[in-house]
This record gives sequence, structure tokens and C-alpha cells, in this order.
Amino acid sequence: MKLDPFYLIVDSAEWIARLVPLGVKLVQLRIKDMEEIALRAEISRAKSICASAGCTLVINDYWQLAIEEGCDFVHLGQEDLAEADLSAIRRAGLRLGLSTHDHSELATALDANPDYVALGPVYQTILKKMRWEPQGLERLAEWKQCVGPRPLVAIGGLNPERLAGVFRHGADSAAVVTDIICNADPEARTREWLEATAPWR
Ligand SMILES: Cc1ncc(COP(=O)(O)OP(=O)(O)O)c(N)n1
Ligand SMILES: Cc1nc(C(=O)O)sc1CCOP(=O)(O)O
Ligand SMILES: [Mg+2]
Repeated sequence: MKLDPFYLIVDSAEWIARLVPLGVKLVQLRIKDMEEIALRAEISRAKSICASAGCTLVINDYWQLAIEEGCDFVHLGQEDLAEADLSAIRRAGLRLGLSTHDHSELATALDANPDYVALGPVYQTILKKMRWEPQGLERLAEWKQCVGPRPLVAIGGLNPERLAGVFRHGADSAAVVTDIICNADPEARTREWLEATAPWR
């Protein structure tokens, strides 16, 4: 499976409506703390925008809702994975991306035979407090040797200036939150990302 080199992560369907039509081909809906009815509405709207735009939609965390809403890709962290029903996810035909932050998590992730592995935080992130120091580029290169043919996603502190480094060190896709949504002009920044990732598309 090939992943687009630009992996946008946002926390609402409204962001998806704003940014995906610019040409984004891989987006994650990462919503925290929302009640189920509203969450379902967000997923359903995101799904319909992505279907029209030919963009792959990944649902973070909520694998049961993803199945029920007919989505086809979920991202889970290690705590999410520990509580998830992998057989149900596979039975429903969902593709699965998994987070990793150290060797033990990588071993757990590979046991689950995911469709991609994410490594983070490659650089310091301001989005959330993390237990891990920045992994650095050499760690990405090491992960690339371990994950086999499946794509490797780099996440954490990325911006267009850091892309060449992460791709040179083995990342297949670069995931981003704050560099885009906290930018004064998120649409212009999204276009910069699209252009900066074009050589790897
Ligand atoms: C592409 C990608 N990589 C890592 C994460 C982090 O997932 P997780 O560790 O479950 O943390 P939360 O995002 O749920 O806070 C991700 N979402 N996407
Ligand atoms: C959600 C998330 N997960 C990470 C991990 O390392 O698993 S880093 C991260 C935040 C990514 O946001 P930004 O691009 O703003 O740094
Ligand atoms: Mg999670």
C-alpha cells in the first residue's frame, strides 16, 4: 500500500471542508472529548467530503464508530490498540495505522500487522505533552529497516523545511497538525505542504 507523502491531521470536519479541496489526499480526523452523536455527525461529514475529493480518511481512536459509519481506515495508539478488537476491525475491512514510540511498542505494533507504522515525535511537538524525547532522524532510518514493506509515517514537529530530512531517512509520509492549523493562513500553508511533498508523491 502506498500512502500520500502529506498526511494532514485535523480535529473537525470543518477543517476537512476547508483544506481537503485544496488537493489533500490523506487526512486524519482526530477528535478528543466529543459526545457520540456529534462525533458521528463529524465522521459522516468528513467521510462525504473526502469521498467527493478522492481523499483517504483515517479516523483516530474511534474504531467502533468508524466501522459503524462505514469508514475504511483507523489510526490507533498503543493504549487504543490494547482495548481494540482487532478481529472486528479486520472483519470490517478497515485498514489500520499504529503509533510507535519505542522498540517495545514497535514489536507490539508489528504483531498486529498494521497497514502503516507511525513513529513520533520525530521533533518536539507543541500539540500534546509526550513521555518521549524527540526521536530524531536516525531513529526514523532504523524504523524503516524494521517495518518491512509497509509505509512509515513520521509525526511530531514537522514543517516544510524538515520534510527533505524525514523522507531521506525513510519516512513515506509526513503527518502534521499545528504547522498548518496554527498558521496565520492555513490554506496557503497547506499549498506549501502540497508543493513541498510533490517530489515524493
Ligand atoms: C499518524 C499518527 N501518528 C500518531 C498518532 C498518535 O496516536 P495516539 O498515540 O493514539 O495519540 P492520540 O493522537 O490519540 O492522542 C496519530 N494520531 N496519528
Ligand atoms: C498526535 C501526535 N502523536 C504523536 C506521536 O508521537 O505519536 S506526535 C503528535 C502531534 C503532532 O502534531 P504536530 O504536527 O503539531 O507536532
Ligand atoms: Mg489514540
